[in-house]
This record gives sequence, structure tokens and C-alpha cells, in this order.
Amino acid sequence: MRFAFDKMHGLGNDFVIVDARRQPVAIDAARARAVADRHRGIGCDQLILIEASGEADLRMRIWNADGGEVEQCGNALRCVAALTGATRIETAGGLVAAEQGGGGITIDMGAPRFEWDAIPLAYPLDTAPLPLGWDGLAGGHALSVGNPHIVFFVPDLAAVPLDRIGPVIETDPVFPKRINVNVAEVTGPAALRLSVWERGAGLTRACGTGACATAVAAIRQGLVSGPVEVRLPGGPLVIDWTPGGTIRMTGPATHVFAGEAEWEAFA
Ligand SMILES: N[C@H](CCC[C@H](N)C(=O)O)C(=O)O
Repeated sequence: MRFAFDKMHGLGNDFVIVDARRQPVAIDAARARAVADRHRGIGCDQLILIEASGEADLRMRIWNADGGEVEQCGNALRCVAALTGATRIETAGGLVAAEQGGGGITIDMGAPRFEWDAIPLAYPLDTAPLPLGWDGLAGGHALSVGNPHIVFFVPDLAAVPLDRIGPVIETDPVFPKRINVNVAEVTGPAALRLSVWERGAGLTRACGTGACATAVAAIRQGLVSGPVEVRLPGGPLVIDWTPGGTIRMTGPATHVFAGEAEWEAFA
């Protein structure tokens, strides 16, 4: 059966977006993996499904390239807001607000969570910092911005083999739902450089929730003051947060093309 989709990206973190409000759609892990496959499918970091919502303009669901459905995706929120004009979006990670302005699209991501069982961790531990280390990375801060993140600050980002160490941390049993791994370098009083090993997607060009988590961890530790420019391999996002408040992320959303395909091609 034919379906329509939109291909979009946020700083190179790319998505296939399917609007199920106008066409019946059933996604499972195998179909998500097949659509995301960059050789046999359409290719994306995440597959995004838009559904009707009883409490917001729409509901956004997210599947990583490995087929796992997850709670939140910052870059996709900007893309869906740009595509649909939605100003309130329901996700499994919470209800968010979107506004479109001169500097791009701003998403209010809600408040971060720092308790061990909100990340979640497998057992009670301090989360800021987590008393654990992996291959020379230690002192990480774990937090949830709707989805789970750990954030490490290092003196030289280029010296960290994130492609090797990322999957080890992502799949450590201390993280029962796995975790997104962020490694950042402070480059100014309100500037960070960030690379992200994403849960279920690996190294991506950008991670919106990773930028949010990293900026919050840096502000909490007094490493920077907000609003923070977080420079990812695909470009910059601006993240603003003050303790006790909600996180506001501002950045671009790019529409690449609209397409059609047959679900039968993604068995
Ligand atoms: N890999 C993430 C989902 C996508 C997040 C990222 N693409 C973003 O822009 O926030 C997770 O498993 O929680």
C-alpha cells in the first residue's frame, strides 16, 4: 500500500516523517529498521510518526534506526513543528510547546529530571556526577530530558574515541533502557562543542536532546552561563535554561523532499 512521507533534518540529524492522521500506518521495529536502512530503505536516523492527539495539536512518535521506539527527539520536534505549524506537541517524553521565529524554531522541552529512577538507572546512585567510569571517561552527569542522557566534559573532544566507547556506555546494564552518550568541551563562557553517540542510532550529525542535556549539565556545574551555543558536527543549537525552569532549544529545521513509497518494500 502506498504511503506519503517527508524527508527532513535538523543540522543533519535526519528523519523520515509519516503523517498517520490522513493515512492508516502501522509501525513495528522491523518496519522502522527497514525504512531507516541507508542501503535498502529510505534512510534516516529516526522514523517519525504523526498521530492525532487528545491533548495537543498532534502526537509525535519516534523510532530509532535500530527499531526501538523512544520517548523524545529534539531535532524532530523542530521539523514536525515546521512541517505542520503545530505549537503543542505530545510525546511519550512529555508535552512540548513550539514557536517559529526569526532565529529558527524554539521548542520548550519541559524541565530536566535528575533522580536516578527518572533516568532510569538500575539501582539508586548519585547522578551528578555518576560514581562510574568507562575507559578514561568519568564524572559523567546523568539526566533525563524526556529521554536518558549521560554527559561528560573533557579538555579535548577530538581525543575521545566516541565511536568505540559510546556503544559500551550505551549498553551498560546500569542503564536498563540504555542511554544517549554526550561528550563535550567548553569553548567559551557560553559555548560548548558536543559529539553524541545516540542510543539506537550511533554517531549522528546532531542531537537536540543531547544539546539540551549537555547545556543543563554545564550550567548546573557552573561551566557556562545560558543561553548556551552548543556546536555539534552538523551545526549550532542555542539552549537556554535556568535551574528550576524549563529548557528552551532554538535551531533550524530543513525540508529536503516529499516522497511516496510502498509499505510492501519495507517488510
Ligand atoms: N537517540 C535518541 C532519540 C533521538 C534523539 C535525537 N535525535 C534528538 O534530536 O534529540 C534516544 O534514543 O533517546
